[in-house]
Amino acid sequence: MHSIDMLFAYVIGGFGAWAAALMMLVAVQGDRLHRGVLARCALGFGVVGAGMVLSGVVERDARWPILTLAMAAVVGTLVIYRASRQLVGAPAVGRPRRLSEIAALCLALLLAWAAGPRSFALAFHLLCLAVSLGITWTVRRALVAPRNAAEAAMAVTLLLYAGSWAYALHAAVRYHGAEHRHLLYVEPPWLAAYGVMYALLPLLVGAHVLNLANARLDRRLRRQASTDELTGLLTRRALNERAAAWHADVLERERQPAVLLLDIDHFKPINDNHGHERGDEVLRAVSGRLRGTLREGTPLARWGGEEFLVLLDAVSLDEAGATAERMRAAVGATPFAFGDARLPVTISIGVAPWPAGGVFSHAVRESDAAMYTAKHEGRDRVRVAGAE
Ligand SMILES: Nc1nc2c(ncn2[C@@H]2O[C@H](COP(=O)(O)OP(=O)(O)OP(=O)(O)O)[C@@H](O)[C@H]2O)c(=O)[nH]1
Repeated sequence: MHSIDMLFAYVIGGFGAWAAALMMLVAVQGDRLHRGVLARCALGFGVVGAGMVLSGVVERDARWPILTLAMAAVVGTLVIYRASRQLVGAPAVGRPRRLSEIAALCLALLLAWAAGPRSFALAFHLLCLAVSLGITWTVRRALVAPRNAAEAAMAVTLLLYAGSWAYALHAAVRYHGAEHRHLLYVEPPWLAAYGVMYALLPLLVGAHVLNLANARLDRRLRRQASTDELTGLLTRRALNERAAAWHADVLERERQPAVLLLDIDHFKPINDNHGHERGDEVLRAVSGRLRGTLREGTPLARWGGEEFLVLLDAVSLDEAGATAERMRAAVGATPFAFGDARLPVTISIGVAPWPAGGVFSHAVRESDAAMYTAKHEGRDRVRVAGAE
């Protein structure tokens, strides 16, 4: 959930639900409540809720989710505030003033955004703190004796945020006087229904928002666990997990499952002479060439530092050997170009069958032994286990 913690998500997840509960009241209260005004309030809450959901779904870097939420909070709150002003009969805020307020807020957020994710999160949280203090002060004052329509409208907005429509109306009525007191009356069954929705919907929506966030986190963790960060190939763990199902499928299609273990020759000198970063580039480039020789979907993993493992589905062990030969040639035939430098790289490959009833780790050990034979025989070659 990035810098937005779970509890925050949970509480904000309730806003949309509170708006829904409020709309239900509007629907049954008819023109006793100002439909247009409350519809606008619901729209404002909808914007804030959508921002919240989006901030949970969008994932690009740490600043996007919080910016989405901040913008939605600003726009949504402005919509609600305007509606609240209408509710208490205050004249609409002039466009230039409103625009300059929005611009100042956006500018502050953009400056914090430009300074980096941490300062942005800090700025946003400070903003939230300031708003909380403002809420406490304005509501206290407006409930006791609002000085003007704007203050009453602010109290209504803030109380709506707290989900308490009755108190919001109370604040409105205090400003308007006794002739609006009937607004506070709601038929008891609807009040009970409102209470139930008020209590349950935030739970449901909040749980949904949390589920969305958790599902995304789960997907990201799975992706990270199964993809090697440097090369984009499968990780050893991911290949181990897939091996048994792959084996059963290949045998069912009456093909020969084979295991290929590939190791880059003299990789240490590449690191030592050209630096670790160049070594990483070589690993990526070799991975790309290996991938290019294989059919889409053939499991290819980074098995260790400069070792790769392929699960090959072939007609025979000879054909698996021929594929290994193509992979060796694909890597060794042309030197890798890095700027002006040309770096020849070769690989040694061991091939072993993985027969029906055989154990994966045994096939891997056999291909490993065959690969070491290839190394001892001078490298840049393919050796098939059991072949002379
Ligand atoms: N750049 C880079 N180097 C790595 C990485 N993982 C392992 N290595 C290096 O790979 C080298 C492997 O060296 P050795 O196992 O001695 O083998 P070699 O030099 O390739 O020699 P042979 O395998 O015998 O041909 C070590 O120097 C490791 O530090 C990596 O992710 N990036």
